[in-house]
Amino acid sequence: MVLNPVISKLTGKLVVLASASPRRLEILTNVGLRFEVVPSWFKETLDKALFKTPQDYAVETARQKALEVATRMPYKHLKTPDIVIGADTVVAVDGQILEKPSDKQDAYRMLSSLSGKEHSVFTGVAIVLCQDQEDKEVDYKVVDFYEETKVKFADLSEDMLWEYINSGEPMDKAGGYGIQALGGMLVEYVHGDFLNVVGFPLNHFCKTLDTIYNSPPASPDHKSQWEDLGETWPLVNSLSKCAENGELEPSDSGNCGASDAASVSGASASASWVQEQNVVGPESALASTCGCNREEFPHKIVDLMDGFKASKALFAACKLNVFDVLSVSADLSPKEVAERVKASEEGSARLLDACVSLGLLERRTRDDGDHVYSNTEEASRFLVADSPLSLHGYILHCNDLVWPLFSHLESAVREGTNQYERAFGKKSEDLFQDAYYKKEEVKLRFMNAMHSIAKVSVKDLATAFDLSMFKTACDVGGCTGAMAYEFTQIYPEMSVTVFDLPQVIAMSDRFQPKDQNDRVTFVAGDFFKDPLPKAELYILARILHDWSLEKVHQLLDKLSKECNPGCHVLLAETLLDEGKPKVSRAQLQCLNMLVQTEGRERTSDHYRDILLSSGFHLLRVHYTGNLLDAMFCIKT
Ligand SMILES: C[S@@+](CC[C@H](N)C(=O)[O-])C[C@H]1O[C@@H](n2cnc3c(N)ncnc32)[C@H](O)[C@@H]1O
Repeated sequence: MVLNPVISKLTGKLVVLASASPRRLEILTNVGLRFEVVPSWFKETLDKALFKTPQDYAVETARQKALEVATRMPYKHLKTPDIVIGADTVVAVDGQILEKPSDKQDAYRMLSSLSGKEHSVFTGVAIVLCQDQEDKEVDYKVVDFYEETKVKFADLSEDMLWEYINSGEPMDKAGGYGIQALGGMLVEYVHGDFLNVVGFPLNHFCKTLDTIYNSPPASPDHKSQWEDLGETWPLVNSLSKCAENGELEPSDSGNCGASDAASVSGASASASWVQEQNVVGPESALASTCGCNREEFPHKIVDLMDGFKASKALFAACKLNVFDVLSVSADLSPKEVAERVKASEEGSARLLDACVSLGLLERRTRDDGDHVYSNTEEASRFLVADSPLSLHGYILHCNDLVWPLFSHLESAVREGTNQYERAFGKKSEDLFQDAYYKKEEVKLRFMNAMHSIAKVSVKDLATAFDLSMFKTACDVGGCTGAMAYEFTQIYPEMSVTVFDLPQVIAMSDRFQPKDQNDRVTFVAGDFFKDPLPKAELYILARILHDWSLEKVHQLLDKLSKECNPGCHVLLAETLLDEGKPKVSRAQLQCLNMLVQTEGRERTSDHYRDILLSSGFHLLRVHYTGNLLDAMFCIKT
């Protein structure tokens, strides 16, 4: 097995780790694997008594975790992963399976049962291989295995046990210890793979990948529509034969002969798919000449083609207050929803079902056979208009302003300018005065949008760096004060002045939180013309991206003149840096700035240069993973 080529086989594939364990994440990141983390919702509640061995239990739990994520992603995340990796680690001693302790007493019970004895650590791993099918159903194959490592603990005194328990380390770890940290001091010896005890048997995992991707095709003259998959699926082919011969049980963690080979089993009627791979039929012969075969079907492109329909379904449901109606009474039929939102029953029924398919609503069948609909947890939190973290305001802004502008994207690309004139019949010389603030209702909608998006993104921004040394801050272009309030909540010593245009400050009253404090104050002015309030820290969130380079320099030069050396600036923008998480979101946001503004999103390197020329030094960059990245700067 050559390590790097094994990992590099996964390049370009959507690999998902169905585990939130930071230890597994670190082990896989360290070998250069690029993957997304989608923690499994599968509860570790399988009845242990039903399993012959602890390893069977660990493997089945790993399978269920991985399958839960693999089956959730296509409809919740609207994308099908190529591979989902699930893992479950258990400790076994005296025929007992030990998982994570529920409290300190449980940790004590576990650790004292390990004292002075050898025990086994089993990690079950499941690799789910996902395959989009022609009929839009996804097929799943599971390759699973386990690894056992023997560990011996020293005799542990009561003092030692309690000191370790009180360190807090045992609580989220199988068997109540972490070998890679303080728990390592309890261990006399380890026989086997150390990383398996940490939580992930890397070596066995790589060998299994190697077997999946690098073993020679099962039959050299196997030529069919599956030819392209010959390299990818040989293990599936050969092991499916084992299954056909009755040598493998589903979820059997043993194997077909060799002692450390992985087992494979299909989920959701996948056996037929496994068998189909060996069929050479007229249909497959035709596939290469007429149209594309099922493997070539461009799912990603078709999903993108449908993307606007999904967005518009969300926008329409928000605009019609579907989520608000369902937050007042759950379990409503299409007729009941239609009456409440004043829409047709037929149209409402279709919209409700579309929202179910997008993971925004839940549907169940009543005793009388009718379908009824309720909000998902996520919809209750983020789509109901008066929920504290509602995105309703931003979604209406997207529907009423961004959507019409985006429909002229090709003109924006040709001309390199915003599309107000085409979309709304008016040219916008000054974005705020001519577009956002021309009419009261549009201004309110814009402020609502800024308010809602600020609330979901500000916490990560405010905690990106330790800002506790600042007693005074000025949120330049701080709009409704949503960010300012959050900063004062997180930093109880900090006072924040919100500086914004007079027509915005005049309406800021409407957005004040119930628990408002007197450390947030509002000052009206124009940041290009008027002096800024004095502060130790200036916050500029989503300000620079609105403006041309010339205006950005103008604003930063002015700020630089008004503040003293040592003064800090916190910039929040959506950075275009390659390699950061969700860079496509930033790229799309940059198109958004093209159709809407005279500005653009930029890279942190670009900001570094811009800042330098105005006398600021970019100290640190933090990718929050949400909408706004953070840059911490100082006036030199
Ligand atoms: C994109 S919004 C960002 C709001 C807020 N910082 C946030 O991130 O949620 C830009 C803000 O800059 C304000 N703004 C625009 N031009 C301004 C000017 N010349 N002087 C003061 N504020 C201005 C707008 O009113 C608006 O509140």
